[in-house]
Amino acid sequence: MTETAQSPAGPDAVPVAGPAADGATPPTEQPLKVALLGCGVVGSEVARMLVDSADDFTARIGRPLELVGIGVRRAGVERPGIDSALFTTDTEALVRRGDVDLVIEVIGGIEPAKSLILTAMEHGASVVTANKALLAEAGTDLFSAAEAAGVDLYFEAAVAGAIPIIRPLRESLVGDEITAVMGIVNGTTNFILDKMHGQGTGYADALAEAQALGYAEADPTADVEGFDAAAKAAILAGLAFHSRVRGVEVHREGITEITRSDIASAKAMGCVVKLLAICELSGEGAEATINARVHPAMIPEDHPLASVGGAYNAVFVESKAAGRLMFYGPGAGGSPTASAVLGDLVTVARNRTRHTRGPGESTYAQRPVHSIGEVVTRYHLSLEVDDRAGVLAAIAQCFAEHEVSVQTLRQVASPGEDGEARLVVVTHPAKDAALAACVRALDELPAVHEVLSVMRVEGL
Ligand SMILES: NC(=O)c1ccc[n+]([C@@H]2O[C@H](COP(=O)([O-])OP(=O)(O)OC[C@H]3O[C@@H](n4cnc5c(N)ncnc54)[C@H](O)[C@@H]3O)[C@@H](O)[C@H]2O)c1
Ligand SMILES: N[C@@H](CCO)C(=O)O
Ligand code: NA
Repeated sequence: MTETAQSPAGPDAVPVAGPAADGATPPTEQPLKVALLGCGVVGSEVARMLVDSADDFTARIGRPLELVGIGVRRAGVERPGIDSALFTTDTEALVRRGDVDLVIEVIGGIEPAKSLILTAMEHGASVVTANKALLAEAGTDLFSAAEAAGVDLYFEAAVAGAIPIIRPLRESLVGDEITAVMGIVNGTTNFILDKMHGQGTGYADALAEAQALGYAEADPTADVEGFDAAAKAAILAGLAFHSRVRGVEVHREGITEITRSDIASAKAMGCVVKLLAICELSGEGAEATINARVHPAMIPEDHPLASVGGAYNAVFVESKAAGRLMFYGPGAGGSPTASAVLGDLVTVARNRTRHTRGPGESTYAQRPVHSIGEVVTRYHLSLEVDDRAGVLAAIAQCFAEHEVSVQTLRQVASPGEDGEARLVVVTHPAKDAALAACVRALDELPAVHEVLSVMRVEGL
């Protein structure tokens, strides 16, 4: 931690920069003015780190940063370690000042975040945001506004928190051809599934523990129903395949229906259940289309993503020249997310100091996103059926009629009534549409009491 110098910029500015660190060139230019929008979990950590590491930022950028205001919803609330003189509820005025160089948006949600970012850009500020929901819904509007205003838009924190994944896709791997991105990009759901697998906890108890530890929000819908992961998948697919992909185009299934029995079935197959975000190219060359989906899946215990425990995230990237790469680390939390935000802030500050800009949106390939019905995966099904002669044949016939090839079929002890049996079926790769039609037909067979679960199997 370093001491900060007095502000040269008047009462509404806090100096976040002091003299350059020993051995570094002292700054010769005026400070870059920074406005922070939002002072919650991420914003408060960003504000503290801006002050604590001010001298290092000055040395790394070659100019001091000066925090000139923090937009908040309620100004009267004390935030430890943050100068309350900076708080303003007039966020609109903050982004309209005209002298702000860099705006950090960590309010979240669509509005007012979107309008504030657009106004900030119109007034000449480069923007750093952690807002995956906004990028997945209106990324193109933001990129167009950044282009028109000649400013930067950076968003490393929007996907997988502290893990560098946006910059690798946008810059480091831009000379290669990415064919697939598969990841665990939601820490809350990974924590819940890990608890269910490791300690046999039921879904409701695991969720309550995630909430008690502060991973899951009071309203956990965005996490457990897969909306958060789908927004991240849209961002990853767009970057990987140089196309526009919106959150609503990503097929989404959450984890609320996962039962102890699903976890036990996965274990019996040597698998674990993970909520995966999968972005793949199907087909070759100009004809290739994008498949982007978020759903729970069984993956083998020796798959690199299987060992990602607790609230950690990991993203697996496959590209033609580099092969397979894996990025792993903390995907959430105030200080890890602030690390990504501040990495972006230093980068856009350097760009501004050198009168240059980082990359804009790359959507030249314009690949369409195809429907989930076309996606080919293996499936694990579990069925409660009559335990009598001829039932297996009827079920096998149903799979055959729908062109779904069965890899294994097991009968396991049924916890139900006498005369009932539980069947566990694993298929060869099949189209989602074919499998869905097969499941509907199975449901109508008199011998099938219930289709208990249907889950995709990946990475076999
Ligand atoms: N928390 C994480 O682990 C994490 C990780 C990666 C990305 N993100 C993203 O970072 C952003 C912020 O997340 P967070 O966890 O800090 O949320 P948060 O709810 O803790 O903080 C948001 C803050 O914005 C304030 N706010 C709301 N409306 C406002 C307005 N109109 N003007 C000014 N302030 C307003 C809220 O009062 C709150 O203090 C979101 O986009 C989120 O998706 C969060
Ligand atoms: N709620 C998210 C963190 C923000 O991206 C998670 O649980 O991973
Ligand atoms: Na990241």
